Amino acid sequence: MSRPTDVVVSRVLCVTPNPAVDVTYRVGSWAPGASHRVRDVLERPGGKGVNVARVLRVLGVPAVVVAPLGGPGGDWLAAELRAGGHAVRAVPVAAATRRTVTVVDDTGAATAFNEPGRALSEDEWSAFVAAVAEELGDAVALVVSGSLPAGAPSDLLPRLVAAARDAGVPAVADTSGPALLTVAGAGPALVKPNAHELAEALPGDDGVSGAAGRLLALGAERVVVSLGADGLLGVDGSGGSGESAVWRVAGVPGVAGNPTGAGDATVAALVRGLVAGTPWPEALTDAAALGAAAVLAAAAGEVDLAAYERFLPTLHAERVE
Ligand SMILES: O=P(O)(O)OC[C@@]1(O)O[C@H](CO)[C@@H](O)[C@@H]1O
Repeated sequence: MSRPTDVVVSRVLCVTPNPAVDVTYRVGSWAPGASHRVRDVLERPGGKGVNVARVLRVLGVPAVVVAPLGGPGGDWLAAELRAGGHAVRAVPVAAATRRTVTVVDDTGAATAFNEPGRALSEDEWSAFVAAVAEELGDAVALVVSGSLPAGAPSDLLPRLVAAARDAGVPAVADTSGPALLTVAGAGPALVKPNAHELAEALPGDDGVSGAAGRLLALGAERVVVSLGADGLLGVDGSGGSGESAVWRVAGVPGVAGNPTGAGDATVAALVRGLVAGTPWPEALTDAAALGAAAVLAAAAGEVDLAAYERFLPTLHAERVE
């Protein structure tokens, strides 16, 4: 199988409207209502777009993180990313950057508590959109990933997708809630919800492929639904006579670890494939292999590259509808 690893690309813009200091607590076991001693604490720059940039860097694809950052956490996040060699366009804001806490126990179960993120002012959002528009001049793709903080303008993501279109740059979005529907309506090249996010945003009894088809009908050109241990589903409009085509890549059997950030690795692979013009079934397979390899890495934004190399030849995309 040909792989998109040798392709030289310019920068991918990894826009993170709601960045976070990701805190991972390792404990033996835990229970609600009890008090626990944390065995060790891991802090990483986080937020989904930040993780996408970190995975792209591991893959050798240049990326720049654009994020509103405030308070000591925001300063730390930018400094940490820069120390790791990442390009960062920080938009200074008054509100302190949020934290997320993931508790990982000895069974490997990961329980996440994501703070909502503090509100930004109207001027701060305008500065954020202007920064993205400016950085688009130098970009080959736009990725917008993660939740939006409370009070974010409802047209924020459509504005970013429209700015990307004006710059001739494909847009990929990974978000949840009502923002998933509004961003799909803006016509991005690809959206990547997970199955839970999809069911929450588009409840119904037409299954994962049916709900993904509704995101296509809203305007997304392609939809990839990550299914955790069960792999992923890719849907586009190439089925002929206006019908959608549904592809499935099964999960890698027996992969256990920390799934936080696996979806971000999947997005990183998909955007790399999009930029490189990788055929859709191969791009889906690549994304499933990298997502599974992320589960074996200690923290979100990291991947086990040796596992990725092992997994890739074992997977294939199958047309199921
Ligand atoms: O609250 P959101 O924006 O939906 O997700 C945030 C987050 O949980 O997602 C990443 C894993 O995908 C973590 O690094 C990060 O903090």
